[in-house]
Amino acid sequence: MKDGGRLAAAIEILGDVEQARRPVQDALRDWGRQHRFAGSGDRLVIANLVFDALRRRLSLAAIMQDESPRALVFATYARIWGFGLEGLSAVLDGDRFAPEPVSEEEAARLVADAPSDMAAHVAADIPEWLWPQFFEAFGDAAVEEGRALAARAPIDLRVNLLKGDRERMLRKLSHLSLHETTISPVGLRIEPPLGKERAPHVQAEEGFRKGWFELQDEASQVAALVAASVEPAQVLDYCAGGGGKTLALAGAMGNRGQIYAHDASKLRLAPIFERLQRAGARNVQVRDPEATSIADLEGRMDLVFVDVPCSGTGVWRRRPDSKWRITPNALAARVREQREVLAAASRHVRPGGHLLYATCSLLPCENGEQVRAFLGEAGEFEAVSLEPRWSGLFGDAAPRPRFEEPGFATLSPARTATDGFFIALLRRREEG
Ligand SMILES: C[S@@+](CC[C@H](N)C(=O)[O-])C[C@H]1O[C@@H](n2cnc3c(N)ncnc32)[C@H](O)[C@@H]1O
Repeated sequence: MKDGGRLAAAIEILGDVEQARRPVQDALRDWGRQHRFAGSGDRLVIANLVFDALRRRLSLAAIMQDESPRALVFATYARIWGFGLEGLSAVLDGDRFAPEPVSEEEAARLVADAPSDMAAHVAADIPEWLWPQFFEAFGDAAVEEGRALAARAPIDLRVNLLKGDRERMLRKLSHLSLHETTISPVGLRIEPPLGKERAPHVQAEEGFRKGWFELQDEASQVAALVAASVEPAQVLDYCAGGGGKTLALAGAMGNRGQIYAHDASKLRLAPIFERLQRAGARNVQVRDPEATSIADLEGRMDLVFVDVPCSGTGVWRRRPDSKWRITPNALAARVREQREVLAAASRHVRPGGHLLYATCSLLPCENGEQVRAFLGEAGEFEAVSLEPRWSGLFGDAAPRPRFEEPGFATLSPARTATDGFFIALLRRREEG
C-alpha cells in the first residue's frame, strides 16, 4: 500500500472507533482481517496514524475547525509527522485508494498557526469533564502535563538484578539504542519512534527470553524500589495482576524473604507463573484466589503493596483511546473499589509494618484524596515522608516527583519523564 491508501484506512478505522466507542486494537484487528493484502508495514503506519490522531484529538480538531476522522488524520500526517501540506497533497494525488484531495479550506487550516484562544483543556487534550481534576493536580503546569501525556511513550526496560546488572545489559543490548533512565538505577530506555518508524520488538530479543529484563515503565520500577527500601522480609502484593510489581520486588529483594502474590482474579494472575520462571524469581508464592485464602497473612506482613485498579489516566500516552472512553460512572466505580481494596489490604500489615498504595492515575480523587480518607478512618496508620527517601534512593540529581504532602509522590510525563503514577507510603503504628 502507498500512504494514500493508508490514510484512507486510518480515517475508516478512526470513524469506526469513534462511532462504536470501542478499543482501537479491536478496530485495527477487524480491519486487518478484512484487508488481508495489507502487510505489517502498512498496518504499523495505519495504527500509528490512528493512535497519534487520538492522542491530540481536541487540539487537532480545534486547529482544523473540524473533528471528523479525515481532518484529524490529515492534521496528524501533515502537522505532527511533519510532511506538511505539500507532502500530504502529493500522496493523495493520483492514488485511487487515497481519500479525496485536500480542499482549499483544509489546506489553509493545515498550514495555519494554532488558534491562540484554545480553551486550556483543548490545548492540553484532556476531556473537558476531567479538566477540573487535572487542573487541581497540576495547577499552572496542567497544560504542559496534558501535552506531555499526549506524546508517544518510550519503551522502558527493567534490568533483572537476579540475572545481571545494568552496565552489562547496556552492552549486551547496545543494538537497541538505549540509554540509562535518570531515576531508576535499574532502568534502560528506548526513545519512542517518530512518525512511521517501528519500535523495536524487545520481546523477540534473546535477553528477554532469558529473563535479563522485563518491560516496565520507570515509574513502576521506582514504586517497587521505594517499597523495597523498607527492607521487608514478608511481603504481600495484594493486587499482583500479571506480576509486574511482584517481579520488580523480587529483583529488589535479591530473591530473599517471601513475597505472596495475590489478586482477586485468577485470570489476571495467569501470566505470572511463566514470568517468575523466566526471571528466576524464587521467593514468590502465588495465592490462587479460587484455591486458597490469604487469611493466614493478616496482621503479619512487613509490607503490603497495593497497586489498585484505577482509571489509567497516567498511561494515556500508551492507550490514547482510553482517554476518550472513560466515563464519570466508571471513574466513580473505580474510586469505590479502591476504597474497599485499600481497607481490605491494610488488614495484612503487621504493627510497625508498611503499606505502599499505588495507582497509574493522575486524578486527586484516586490518589491523595483516597489516602487522606483512609488515614482519617484507619487511625493506626500514618504517612511516611518520601522526600528524604527519594534523595537517598535516587540521588539529588534525579528528577523529583511532586510531593503534594511529604508522604505522597506523583510522577508524571512532563516532570519526571515517566508515565503518570502516584505512590503513598504508610506505616502502621506499633501497638500499645
Ligand atoms: C493495576 S492492576 C495490577 C497490576 C499489577 N500489580 C502489575 O504490576 O502488573 C490492578 C489489579 O487489581 C486486581 N483487583 C481488583 N479488585 C481487587 C480486589 N478486591 N482484591 C484484589 N485484587 C483486586 C485486578 O484484578 C487487577 O489485576
